[in-house]
Amino acid sequence: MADTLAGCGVCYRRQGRSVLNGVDLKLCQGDLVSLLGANGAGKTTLLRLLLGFEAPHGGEVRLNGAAMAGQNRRRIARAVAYVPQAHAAPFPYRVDEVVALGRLPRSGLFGPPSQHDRALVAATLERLGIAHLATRPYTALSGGERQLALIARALAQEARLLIMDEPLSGLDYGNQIRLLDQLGRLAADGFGILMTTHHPDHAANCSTRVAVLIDGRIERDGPPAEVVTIDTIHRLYGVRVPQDRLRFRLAP
Ligand SMILES: Nc1ncnc2c1ncn2[C@@H]1O[C@H](COP(=O)(O)OP(=O)(O)OP(=O)(O)O)[C@@H](O)[C@H]1O
Repeated sequence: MADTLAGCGVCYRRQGRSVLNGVDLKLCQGDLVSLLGANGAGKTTLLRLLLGFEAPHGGEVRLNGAAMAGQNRRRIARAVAYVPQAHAAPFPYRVDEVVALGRLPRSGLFGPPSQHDRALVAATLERLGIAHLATRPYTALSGGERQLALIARALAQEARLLIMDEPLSGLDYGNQIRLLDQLGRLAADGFGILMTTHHPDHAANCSTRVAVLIDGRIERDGPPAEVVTIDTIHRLYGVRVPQDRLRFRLAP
C-alpha cells in the first residue's frame, strides 16, 4: 500500500499567538511538493508537526489514514524520514557511518550494521552518485555533498516519504540544480517529497505541486503553473515581479 501523510485542519500556537490555523496538506508517494511561505510563516513548525516531533493544538496529522498521535516512533520512522539542513556534524564520522544511522529504526540500536545494512548503504550512496565519498569524513564534505549524504541517510531508512527543510539553502547554483534533478528522480521512483524553499522559481520548475502557506493556512495548493503567479508572489512576499521574470527563462 502506498504511504500517505496528511495534515488535517492542523492548528498550532506559540506563546498565545496562532502560528498555524487549520492547515490541510497531503503528501503521497510520487509527489514532489514545494512549500512556500515568507520568513516566520510557520513552514518549519508545520514540518515538525507532520513528522510527529510535536503534537498540534488542533486538528490532527494522519499517517496512512490513521492518527499519528500515539503511533510507535519506529513505525513512523519506517514511513517518514526527515532530511535536515546540512549542518556540520560535531564528530568526523565517515559518510557511510552517517548513512548507516538511517538503519536504526529498522535494525535497532544494538550491534554493528548487518551485511544487509552495509549493502543497502553502499547501494544508496551509489544511487545518489556519492559512492566515492563513502570513507570520507562527513565534516570534510561540501554543503552539497553533505545534503546528499543526509538524503542518503533518509533513503537508507527505507521510508518512502521524505520531509526536507530548505534543502537548497546554502548550496551554490550548480548544486541546487543537481539536487533538484535528484529529487525529481526520487519522486519519479515513487518517493513522496515535501520540501520548504524560498525559491519560487525552483518550486515552479521542479515540483509536481506547490503549496502556499499564508496567515497560518494553505492558501493555494496545486500545479506549479497555476500556483506560482505574480499574485501569489505578491501575497507571499509583498513584491510585484514583472511577468517576464516569472517565466524563469534563461538566455541560451
Ligand atoms: N523556539 C521558538 N520559540 C518561540 N517562537 C518560535 C520558535 N521557533 C519559531 N518561533 C516562531 O514561530 C513562528 C513560525 O516559525 P517557523 O520557524 O515555523 O517559520 P518558518 O516559516 O520556517 O520561517 P523561516 O522561513 O524564517 O525559516 C515564527 O513567528 C517564529 O518566530
